[in-house]
Amino acid sequence: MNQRPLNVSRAQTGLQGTTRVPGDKSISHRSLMFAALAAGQTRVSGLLEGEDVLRTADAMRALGATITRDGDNWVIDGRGVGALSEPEDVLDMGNSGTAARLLSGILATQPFLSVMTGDASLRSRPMRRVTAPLSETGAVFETREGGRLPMAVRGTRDAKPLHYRLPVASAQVKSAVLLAGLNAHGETTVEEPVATRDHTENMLRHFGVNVDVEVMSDGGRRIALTGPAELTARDVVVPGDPSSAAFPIVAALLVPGSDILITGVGLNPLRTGLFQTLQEMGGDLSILNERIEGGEAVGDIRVKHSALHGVEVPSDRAPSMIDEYPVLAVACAFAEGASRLLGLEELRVKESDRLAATVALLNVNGAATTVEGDNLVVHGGGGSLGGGHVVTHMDHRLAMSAVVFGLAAEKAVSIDDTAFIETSFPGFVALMNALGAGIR
Ligand SMILES: O=C(O)C1=C[C@@H](OP(=O)(O)O)[C@@H](O)[C@H](O)C1
Ligand SMILES: C=C(OP(=O)(O)O)C(=O)O
Repeated sequence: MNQRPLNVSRAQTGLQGTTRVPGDKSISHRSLMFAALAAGQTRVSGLLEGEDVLRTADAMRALGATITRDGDNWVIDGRGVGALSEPEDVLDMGNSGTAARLLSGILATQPFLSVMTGDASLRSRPMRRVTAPLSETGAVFETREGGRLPMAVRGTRDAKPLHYRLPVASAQVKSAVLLAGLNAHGETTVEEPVATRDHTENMLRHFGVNVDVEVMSDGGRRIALTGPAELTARDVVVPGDPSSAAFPIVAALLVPGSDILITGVGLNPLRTGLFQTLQEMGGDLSILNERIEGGEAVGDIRVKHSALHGVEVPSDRAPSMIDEYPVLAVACAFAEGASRLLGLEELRVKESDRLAATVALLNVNGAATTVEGDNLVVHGGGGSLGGGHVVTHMDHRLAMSAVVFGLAAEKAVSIDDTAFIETSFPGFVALMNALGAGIR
C-alpha cells in the first residue's frame, strides 16, 4: 500500500448530520467463510468492502467458492464443509488477524496443503494461539520462528474433535476451534472464562448448525457443536460496525457544537463496552430505534458534544471493546481527571503493539500517561494538546484515533500513514468531512 500521510487540524464547527458506517468486519469475514462452507447460494447485503474482508473473499475463491458482486449484494456459491479444493498459490491474508486465524480452523480439516502469509504487520503476530489447539486435530502446521506467518498447513481427513479452554480471551481462537469442529467426528467444545463476541455461534446457527451455549457459574461460557456438520446457505444482512462507529462518536463528543446520528449500528451486547464507558464518562450518547436485523441487535446512535470526566474500565469489559481502546484513550486525554483502563494485555498483539503505540500517540501530543503492568492510566485535562507526529505502525485503529485527536486538539496533529484505514473503514475521511470535519 502507498503511504498516505495526513495533517489534521481542529474542526472549525461542530459535527452535524446523519450517517451510516460500513458493515461489521467480524460479521463480514464470517459471512464469506461460512457461505463458502455451505451448500447452496448465499446473498450478503451490507458486506464491508474493506481490504481485510476482500482478502477473505480472495482466499475463499482460491479454495473453490464462487464469489461475485451483484449490485449492492455479494453472492457466494458454497462448496460444503468437507469439499474445499487445494489452493494453487499462497493465500495472502494482508493485514487481517481474523482472516488468518479463522481460516486456520477451516484449513485444519481440509485434506490438502495450504500456505498462508500476510503483510509485515500480520507476519509479526502470534499464530501459536491457534496452531497449538488445532494441531490436536491431527493437522500439521509449520510456521516461521516464533509461530509466525508464513505458515504451511497440511489438513487432516480424520480430524479429532477438540476440547479446549481458552487461555486468552479471543473470539478468533474460539472461532478457529469451532470451525475445525464442523468437519471433525464427534463433539467439539470450547470454554471461555470471559465471554467474547459470539458472531461465529450466531451465524453458524443461522446456517443451520446446532450450537449449544451454556453460561457457566463463573460467568464464562461453554460452547459445543457436533461434526461433521452441514451448513445450509442463508442470506445474511451485515449491520454497521460498532468498532467503526466509535470514531465519529468520540469525535462528536469532543468537538464543541456537535450533534450527529449514526444509523444501523450493530449493538450485540458483546461489542458495546465502549458505548457504556462513554456514557459513564458523562457522554451524551443515546440509543434509538433498537431492533433486530439479520439476527443481530441494531440501533441508531445519537451523540452530542459533552464535557467528559475520567473513568475506570474493569478488565472483564475488555473483550466487549477490545478494538476501541486507542480511541477511548483519546477521549480520556480530553476528559477531566484520570482514567484507568485495566487488563490491556491483548492490545500488545494487534496490528501493532497498541498499548505502546497508543501511549506514544497521547504523549507526543502532550497528554500524560502511566503504564502499570497491563493497565493504562491516562491523565486527562492537562492543558493545550496536539502538535505531535503520530507513527501508526500499519495499524488502522491508530490512524483513525490520531485523526479524532487532531479534530479535537488545539494544535494540528500529523500522521505518518493513513492508508491502512482502508482495511476496516473505506471512506473514513470522506464520511468525517460529510459531517463537517474539514480534513484536507
Ligand atoms: O473474532 C473477530 O472477528 C475479532 C476478534 C478480536 O480479536 P481477538 O480474538 O484476537 O481478541 C478483534 O480484535 C478483531 O478485530 C476481530
Ligand atoms: C485487531 C483487529 O483486527 P484483526 O485482528 O482482524 O487484524 C482490529 O480490527 O482492530
